[in-house]
Amino acid sequence: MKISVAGTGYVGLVTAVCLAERGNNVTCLDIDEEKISQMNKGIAPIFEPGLEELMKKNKDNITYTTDYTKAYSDARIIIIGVGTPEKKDGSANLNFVYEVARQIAQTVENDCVVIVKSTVPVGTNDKVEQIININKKNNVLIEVVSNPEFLSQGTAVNDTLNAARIVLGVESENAENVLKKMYNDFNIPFVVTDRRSAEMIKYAANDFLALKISYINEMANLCEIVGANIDDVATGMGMDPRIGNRFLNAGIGYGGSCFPKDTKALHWLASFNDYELKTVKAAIEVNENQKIKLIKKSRKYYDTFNGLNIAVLGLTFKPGTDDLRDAPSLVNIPLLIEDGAHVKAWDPVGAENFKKLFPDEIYYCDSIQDTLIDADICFIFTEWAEIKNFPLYKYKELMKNPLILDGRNCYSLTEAEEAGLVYESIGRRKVNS
Ligand SMILES: NC(=O)c1ccc[n+]([C@@H]2O[C@H](COP(=O)([O-])OP(=O)(O)OC[C@H]3O[C@@H](n4cnc5c(N)ncnc54)[C@H](O)[C@@H]3O)[C@@H](O)[C@H]2O)c1
Ligand SMILES: O=c1ccn([C@@H]2O[C@H](COP(=O)(O)OP(=O)(O)O[C@H]3O[C@H](CO)[C@@H](O)[C@H](O)[C@H]3O)[C@@H](O)[C@H]2O)c(=O)[nH]1
Repeated sequence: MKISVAGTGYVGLVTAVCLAERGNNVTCLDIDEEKISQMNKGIAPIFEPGLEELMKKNKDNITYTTDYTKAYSDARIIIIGVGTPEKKDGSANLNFVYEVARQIAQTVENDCVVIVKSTVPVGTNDKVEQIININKKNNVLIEVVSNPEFLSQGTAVNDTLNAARIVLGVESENAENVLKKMYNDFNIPFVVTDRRSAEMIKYAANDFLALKISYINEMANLCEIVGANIDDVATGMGMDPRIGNRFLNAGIGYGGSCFPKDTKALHWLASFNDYELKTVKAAIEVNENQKIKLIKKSRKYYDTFNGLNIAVLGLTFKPGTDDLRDAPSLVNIPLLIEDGAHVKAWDPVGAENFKKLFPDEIYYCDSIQDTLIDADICFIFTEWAEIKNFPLYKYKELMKNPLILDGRNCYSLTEAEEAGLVYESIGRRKVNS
C-alpha cells in the first residue's frame, strides 16, 4: 500500500521515516528542491537526533520527489504535514494545507485516505474534504482523517516510535480501519474520536503545556519578589502526581514552532466565535514579558549596553534542535545590537541558521571559552548540555566582568556563588540573602 507524505519538515520527514522503519513504502514530497536533493543524497535537511541514521537504514523504502503527480496519483494514503504558520492576526495560515488538498484532487486516481497531520483549527478537515470533493478529477472516494502529531523537536524520532497515544479523528469505519492498519506495528494506544474533537485535542494539549510553563514562570517571578526558590517550589509541586514534574522548568519563556503560534491560533478561534479564552490569553502575555526578563535584570548592573561586549550562549529555542522559530535569542539579540552592544555567540548546532538571519551583526565563536573572552555580561538563552556542564568557575578570569544572566537556570546557586560569579537566574533566592 503506497503512502505519500506532503512536506518533509520536522513532522513530515520524521513520520515518513518512522513509517518506513515499521515496514511501509513511503514517498516524500516537498516543494523545496534543495531539501529533496539533499535527502536523495542521504542527508537530513534538519537536525534531529537519529533521523539521518533511520533515513539511511530504510533508504530502499523511501523515495524523495518534488513531483506531486508522481507522489499522489496511485497513493492509497496521503499524509499532509505541511506548515500552518501564524498570520499577523494570530490565526493559522492554512494556505499550504489547502494547496495540497487541491493538488490531491487533481491527481488521485484511486480511492484513498488523506490524513491531516498538520496542526489545524477545528473545522479545517471539513474544508479540506470540501476542496477535494469540489476539485476532484476522477470518480474516486477520498476520505479525510485528522491525525494530529505530538512529537517534540530534538526527540522527534523516539516520540513518534513510542508515542503516548495516536489520536484518530474519523468520520467512517473504513477510514478508522485504514489508519489502524497503518499504525498496527507501532503498538501505541489509539484515541478514536470525530474529526473536530481530534483537531481540538491537539490545540488543547499544546495550550495546556504552554499554560503550565507560563504558570511556573509567574510563580518564579513571585518567588524573586517574596524570597522563595522556584527549584524547590517546582520539586514540591511536581511530586503531586496530579500535577506531575514535567514542564515545570522556569525560564525565559517558551519558544519554538508550536506553543507560540498554537496559543495564538486557539485564542483567535475562540474570539472569532465570540468567546474569550482568558487562561490562554494570560499564558501568551506572561510569555511575551518573560522573554525579555534577563534584559530587565541587567538594568541593575548597566543602564545601557552601548559599547559593552556581550557573550551569548545558546541561540535555539531549546536544546537538541537547530530550529530558531520564536527563540528568545531572536527577541533579545536585536535589542542588544540596537543598543550598541558587541555581541559574540555560541550554539552547538543553531549558529548556521542564525547566521542566515544575522550574517554580519554578531560574531560567531567556535567554543564557549572564546565567547567569554573580554565579556562584560554573559547571557544564557538555551540549556544545551555543553553549557550546563561547562566549568564556568575555571574560565571566569576570561571575562572582563564575571556577570552571568542565566535564562535557563543551568547552574546551582551555590556553585555559582562559590565560583565568585555574579549570577542571576530565574526565580531563585540568592544564598544567604
Ligand atoms: N515541528 C514540530 O515539532 C511539530 C510537532 C507537531 C505538529 N507540528 C505541526 O505540523 C505541521 C508541520 O510542521 P513542521 O515543523 O514539520 O513544518 P516545517 O516548516 O518544518 O515543514 C513544512 C514543509 O512543508 C513543505 N511544503 C509546503 N508546501 C508544500 C506542498 N504544497 N507540497 C509539499 N510540501 C510542501 C515546506 O517546503 C516544508 O519543507 C505544522 O502544522 C505544525 O504546527 C509540528
Ligand atoms: O518546563 C519547561 C518545558 C519547556 N519549556 C520551553 O517550551 C518550549 C517548547 O518546548 P518543547 O515542548 O519541549 O518543544 P516542542 O518541540 O516545541 O514541542 C511542543 O510542540 C510540539 C508541536 O506542536 C508538540 O507536538 C509537542 O508535544 C510539544 O511539547 C521551549 O522553548 C522550551 O524551552 C520551558 O520553558 N519549560
